Amino acid sequence: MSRAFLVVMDSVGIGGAPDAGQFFNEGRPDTGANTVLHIAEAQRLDLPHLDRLGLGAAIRLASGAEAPGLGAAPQGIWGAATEISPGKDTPSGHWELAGVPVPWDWHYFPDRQPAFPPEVVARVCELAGTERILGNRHGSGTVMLEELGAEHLRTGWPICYTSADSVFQIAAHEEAFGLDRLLKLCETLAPMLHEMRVGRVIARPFLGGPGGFQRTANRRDYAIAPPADTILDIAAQAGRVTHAVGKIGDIFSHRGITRLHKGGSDADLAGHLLRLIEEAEPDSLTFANFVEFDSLYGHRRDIPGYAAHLEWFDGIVGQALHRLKPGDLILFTADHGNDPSWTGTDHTRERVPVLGARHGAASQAVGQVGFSDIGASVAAHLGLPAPGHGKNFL
Ligand SMILES: O=P(O)(O)O[C@H]1O[C@H](CO)[C@@H](O)[C@H]1O
Ligand SMILES: [Mn+2]
Ligand SMILES: [Mn+2]
Repeated sequence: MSRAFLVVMDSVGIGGAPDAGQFFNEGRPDTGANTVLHIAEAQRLDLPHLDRLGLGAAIRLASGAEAPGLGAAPQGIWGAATEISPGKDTPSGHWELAGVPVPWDWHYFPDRQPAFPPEVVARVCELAGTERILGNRHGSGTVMLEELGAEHLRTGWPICYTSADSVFQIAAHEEAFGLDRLLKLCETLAPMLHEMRVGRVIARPFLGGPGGFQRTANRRDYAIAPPADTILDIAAQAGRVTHAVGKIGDIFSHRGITRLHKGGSDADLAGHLLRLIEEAEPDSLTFANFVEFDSLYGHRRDIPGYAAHLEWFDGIVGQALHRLKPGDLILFTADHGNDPSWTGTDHTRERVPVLGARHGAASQAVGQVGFSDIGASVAAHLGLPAPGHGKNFL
């Protein structure tokens, strides 16, 4: 029996992307952005399990930098992966990790006001049954609520905003506007935006009142379907069980997924992952995404919060490694960076770590690889046909 666990630490980048200069935060190129390095430089980071697998060595390989407190002799499968897709967003990163680089240019909304074309605004108003929308610009979701939440409660108009990603986001109050109404609005609007090559329509429900608005766990992403078969499709077509933990289902437009394991927090998702390592079927694939590095700390430019979450997750890594069974492969990686020390509030273009273990196997340096080599290696480990891109590095 062989099982594979592919775990994405959302936004845990390690710098060094060769094309970082083509990606921006508030007009500043991402050249030099390095999520883990800059956290380690700002404060002490205690990551014994990730570092023992090879995190410090991977940072050195990706960017040439020495991260303070990291850099143990690697004992795991370790390397650094470079993305080729023309986007530093979550679907681009995940699809390429799953063997399908993005073959098109995403549509991004311009960073001006109004950001959205009149026909999109008209469609939102028609579907929502409102006279107007609020926002219509780039912004950080929590700031949008502080600035427009009260007006939303007064007018009932949905708050529409975007970012450096190819996204159309709608924030609305779960009770005043209605959660079902918001989800229906996003779902019905999505085909129009997918047609424009906008990657995702994202529902951003929140609760509370002025001065105390809180986003809830009922976020939903309506993403374009991947343009070719990913390792999830390939595994499902071969009759394998595929477990999607966290937002993996949404990211892959629910293709190739047998079982969904969702939760309100990364702590819930860690519970799912550890249980699946105990219980997942022989020859199954588990694909997990831990989003809070990105959503709670990276976009919020919160260095201490990001550091604490890394240290918490390091403990989960230790427990996961301890539970591996003969034939198991586990790989920890990321989908892009989100350097909390950087300008702006958007993702940063970075290389990502490849860190993992095979039950009972020795350390293995895989060197510089591509995102899609990770998918190809997972497929090879499971004895499945290779996806269209990538080479097995194991
Ligand atoms: O600022 P919030 O609403 O968290 O939005 C962030 O989350 C979006 C999707 O993950 C990104 O495009 C970024 O804009
Ligand atoms: Mn992401
Ligand atoms: Mn993000």
